[in-house]
Amino acid sequence: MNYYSLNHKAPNTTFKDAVVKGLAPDKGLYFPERITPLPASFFENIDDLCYNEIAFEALQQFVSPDIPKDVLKTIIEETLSFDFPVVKLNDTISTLELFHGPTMAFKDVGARFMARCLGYFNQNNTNEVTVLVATSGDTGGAVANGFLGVKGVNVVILYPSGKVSEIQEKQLTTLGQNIKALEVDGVFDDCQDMVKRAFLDEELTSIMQLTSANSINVARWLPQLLYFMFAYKQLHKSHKDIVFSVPSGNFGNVCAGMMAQQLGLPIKHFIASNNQNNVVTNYLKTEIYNPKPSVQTISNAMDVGNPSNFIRIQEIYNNNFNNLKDNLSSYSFTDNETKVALKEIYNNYNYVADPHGAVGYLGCKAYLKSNPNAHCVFLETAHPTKFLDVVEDVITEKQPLPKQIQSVMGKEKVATKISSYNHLKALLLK
Ligand SMILES: Cc1ncc(COP(=O)(O)O)c(C=O)c1O
Ligand SMILES: N[C@@H](CCOP(=O)(O)O)C(=O)O
Repeated sequence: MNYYSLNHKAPNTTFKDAVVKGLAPDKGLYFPERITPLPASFFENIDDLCYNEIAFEALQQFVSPDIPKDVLKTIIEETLSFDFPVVKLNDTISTLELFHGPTMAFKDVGARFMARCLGYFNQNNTNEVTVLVATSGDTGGAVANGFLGVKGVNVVILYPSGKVSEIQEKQLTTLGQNIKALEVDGVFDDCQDMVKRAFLDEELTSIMQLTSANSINVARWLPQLLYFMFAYKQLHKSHKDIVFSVPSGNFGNVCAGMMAQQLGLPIKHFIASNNQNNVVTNYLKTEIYNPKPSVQTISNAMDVGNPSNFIRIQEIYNNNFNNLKDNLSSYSFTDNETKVALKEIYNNYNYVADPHGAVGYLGCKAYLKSNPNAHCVFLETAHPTKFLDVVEDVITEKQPLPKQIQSVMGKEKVATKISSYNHLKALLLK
């Protein structure tokens, strides 16, 4: 599969090149040249396929011929080594738990998949690759874990100082080896802007190979489409009109769901559930796209003021506003509403959600008011104990810590504070 830049000012390129570059030379996000729907029989017989087989069929076209079939099978097997269960709350609402991986966030799948692709491309290469990542909380930990010890790859993670949870910070600052954490005096969008600026800085790119492990990288982004297929496999017998409510920040995940839909997955509708960082909610109301500096919320991983992937979403729906509105609704909720939802989910269903999942739950409730026959699945994108202060405070119950969280608790944070792009550049050049 070849990929083109959504800025249309760079040559089309291969999967390998798109992964190694991260962003196109014209600063555009890469997008596949073609999306060939899977045969109807794939969806009719999905019960006979295991997750690895589903993943192989769904991803093959996007990575071929750069990743041979047998290598893809191994990458998938190593990536999907945990479960993706759907938990039913009531007749109209379920949740898809995406937090059973090593860092207990949905980013684990994309990070592990991309690390293995890059490892494969790099196996005979003596040149090192530097992976730059901006994180509002979870990408950093997942990428640190996924890329730890990968030969020929150095990872540099930028995170906004004081704006990630204590456990998220431990996950991204304590691993050492080939992982370096930079604590940025700013918000997530400042981190993301610095990363994008580095890609365009010829002084840097002439002497080092830079790539991104944010969802702008196709190898980090595309495997996320599998979640929607795994949920469908679990629900399609009991429910017809399946709708996904996706807690959204950089909009990579909901956009991956739309790719699954393009492959033929029968999804009735998407809901982008937002906190107060609501540029897309406002766009769907006004048709005016107005990125804003992000504001801090209790669902911190969604504190994104200028979502990178919105341009891919517009591409999927041919830049047609009405087409987009037919497929996507968006609602935005306050921290107070999120806390009330956390309590409601706990009291009514004896289920402990995390603040991001709670925003997704609120999106389901809002949508179901006018679409009572749908079955709405909200994505539980991170484990509740990653946000211990908020969750224990709201449900007034102590939570047992899973082993993945316990393993980072006592470790010492190592991070370098930076306050400007020049500072980042100086560190990269060192
Ligand atoms: C826990 C959690 N929920 C939701 C999101 C938002 O996902 P996306 O950026 O793909 O919209 C993120 C970060 O990306 C996250 O870490
Ligand atoms: N919410 C993310 C922000 C970056 O998103 P990505 O999917 O583009 O990596 C985070 O937790 O860091």
